Amino acid sequence: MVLLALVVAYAVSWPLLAPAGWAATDYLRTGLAPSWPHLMGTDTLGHDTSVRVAQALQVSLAVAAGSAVAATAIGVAVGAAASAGGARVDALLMRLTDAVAAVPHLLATVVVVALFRGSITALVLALALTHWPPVARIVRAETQKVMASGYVAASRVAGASPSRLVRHHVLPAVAGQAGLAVVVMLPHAVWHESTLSFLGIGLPPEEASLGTLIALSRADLLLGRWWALAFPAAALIVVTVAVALLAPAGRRRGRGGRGGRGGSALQIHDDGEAGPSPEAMPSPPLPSTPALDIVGLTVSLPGPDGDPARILDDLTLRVLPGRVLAVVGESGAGKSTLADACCGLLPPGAQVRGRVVLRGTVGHVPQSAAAAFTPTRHVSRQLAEALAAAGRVPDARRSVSDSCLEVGLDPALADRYPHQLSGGQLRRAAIAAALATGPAVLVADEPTAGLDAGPALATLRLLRRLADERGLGVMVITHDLATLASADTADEVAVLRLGRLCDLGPASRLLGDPDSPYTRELLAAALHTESPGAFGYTAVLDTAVLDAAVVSSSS
Ligand SMILES: Nc1ncnc2c1ncn2[C@@H]1O[C@H](COP(=O)(O)OP(=O)(O)OP(=O)(O)O)[C@@H](O)[C@H]1O
Repeated sequence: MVLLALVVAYAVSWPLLAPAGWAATDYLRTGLAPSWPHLMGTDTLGHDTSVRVAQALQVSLAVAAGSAVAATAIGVAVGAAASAGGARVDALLMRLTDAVAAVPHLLATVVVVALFRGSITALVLALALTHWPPVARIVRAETQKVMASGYVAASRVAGASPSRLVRHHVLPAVAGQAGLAVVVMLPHAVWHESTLSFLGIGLPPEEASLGTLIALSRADLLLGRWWALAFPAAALIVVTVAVALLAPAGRRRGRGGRGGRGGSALQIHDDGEAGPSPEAMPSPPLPSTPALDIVGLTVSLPGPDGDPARILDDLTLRVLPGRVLAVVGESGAGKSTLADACCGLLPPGAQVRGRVVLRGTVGHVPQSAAAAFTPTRHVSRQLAEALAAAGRVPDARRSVSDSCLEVGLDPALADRYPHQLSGGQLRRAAIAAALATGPAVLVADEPTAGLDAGPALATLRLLRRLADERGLGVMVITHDLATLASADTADEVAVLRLGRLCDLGPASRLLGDPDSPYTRELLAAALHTESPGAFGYTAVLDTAVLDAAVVSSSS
């Protein structure tokens, strides 16, 4: 950075500070070797070389910066359009990108520049039009990665509009990459411009770019005037190194996306299919009316061979307000797919039959609580955004604090980055974010995953309390039957097997003395597991004491 600043300062100030006559033709001082006061000597027309090199640097840097920025702008536009425009637009733009990338840069630039000889604008455009494909590919990949991330999914469920997603998640992530692209392309563009000017098809000699000075030095070399080549060439190397040294800083800035996180809210659809509705706000559901009604839900996802594989098969379930439904089953049974279907988060290509009817909004606590938060911003900021998305911002600071307290998280901890919280604290923060929009239903996907017995029990009991106090309908997805049984917080349990509902009933029966042989087997396997948090251990713990311990340890 310092080196580049020195180069730019020299290029800009030296032509102004040097004696006025040094830039003019003077046949009395032609071809002077480096000496005092002409430290870089003079050229065949008597110009001082140090002034000519400074002027050349101005032109070369301007052309390089212009073409790097223009190429990056084209690349960002094409990459963003490809990832946002659907499969056809994507295919079309990516083929175009491949085609442009396949054309030899120098050849294409030579053709364009030859058509508009001596035009700086044509040179900038020629460089830009041949150098945008790598940027487009990077931006497309980055946009797709950000859009598929957990925190964008959470924001989408919270009702964030597409433009908000672009502003808060995509643009910050792409901005880093775009800045990096400009930095990486700058030295490349400097060399390209110099090459074209050296070949005599870039800038005219009077523009004094580094390329033209090097080209003009050929005649001087025959007369032994080495300085005519040495100083412009040295300037070219120094400016390349100075710009290249910027790249690591740019690369650091380009890493990782930024963005906010909404809580979770989906839609009020009294009539059928689930679909995002940002403005939807919860209306208190009638106790007898299910907050979440799943009717004949069948979901197929593309299998490894591309053919749809049935993941959920004709599932009918309901969650009443103030009730906790636990959905259990082996790994791969389809539990997370069910959670995603309820929250409108099924992946592209999913085929859905049946209905998911929400009478209110839905809050989603994802399986990985860390994935619910963008990693580069404080949790409190993201909670405030989730509250703002729901229009609950009279006093954002206090609302964030209240949200934390409601889930037993010390508000001071929210002023940390997500990675600075423990698993249990982050889970509580994720629940707070999911509650921010005032949902009628909370879908918690494996809320005890990765937690020790104490925090796991405390989390389940927190969900129970929310159901009781808020009248929330809660769907807890878990394969941790032991903790579920010992927590004694579920009203009903649904057992999934290979995407089908194989058992459903009151928790007391299903977790105590189930009729179904499969549920018995599942329960027996869970109770005899030797993993930490197994039933035999957690059953003897006093969960009220654990709750208190976890809340106080989070402070
Ligand atoms: N995006 C996807 N595309 C295709 N198949 C998928 C996709 N996500 C999950 N599946 C498949 O769907 C099935 C159910 O997966 P799901 O994650 O819903 O199970 P789960 O019961 O939640 O498992 P676990 O307890 O291990 O999280 C699995 O066979 C999985 O391979």
